[in-house]
Amino acid sequence: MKKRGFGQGKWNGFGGKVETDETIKAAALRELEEESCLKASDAELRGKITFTFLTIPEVLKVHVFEALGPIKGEPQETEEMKPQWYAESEIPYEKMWADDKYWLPLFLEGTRFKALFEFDDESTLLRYDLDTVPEGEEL
Ligand SMILES: CNc1ncnc2c1ncn2[C@@H]1O[C@H](COP(=O)(O)OP(=O)(O)OP(=O)(O)O)[C@@H](O)[C@H]1O
Repeated sequence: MKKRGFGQGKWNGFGGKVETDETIKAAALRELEEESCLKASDAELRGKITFTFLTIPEVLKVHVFEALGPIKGEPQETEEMKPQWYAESEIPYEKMWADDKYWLPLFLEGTRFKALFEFDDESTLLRYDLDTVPEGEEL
């Protein structure tokens, strides 16, 4: 549960912005640790998503990674996030970003994907494009 800022109140993945002189993967591992206190050994890129909003001039480019083990630590609540486990059959899509129900099931079944989601404001999804990407093909 994101406690502050963009997407506040929604159940969300751990993540955030890449810093100068940092790879995207290093940023994902750093944000995971900062927001959950979990330290993953590595991470594998599984999807790329572009988000646009009519109300925001910037385009958001999001890389979705799977955390690889061994994973050290226990999930802890932090200033930014309140972690919570859900059974796959009980994921609360209605309390998440409107795009998540389209791509998270693919992620969970191990399918790689590329997507574009166009939002009006933060609550209205206008249209989307979603393609699966075969193993071995560049994302
Ligand atoms: C629009 N539809 C969306 N659907 C699903 N997930 C979305 C999302 N939009 C943003 N996200 C995710 O939300 C996290 C915080 O993103 P974002 O606001 O950039 O970062 P955050 O405020 O934490 O940044 P810093 O920690 O300050 O770097 C990050 O995991 C990002 O993947």
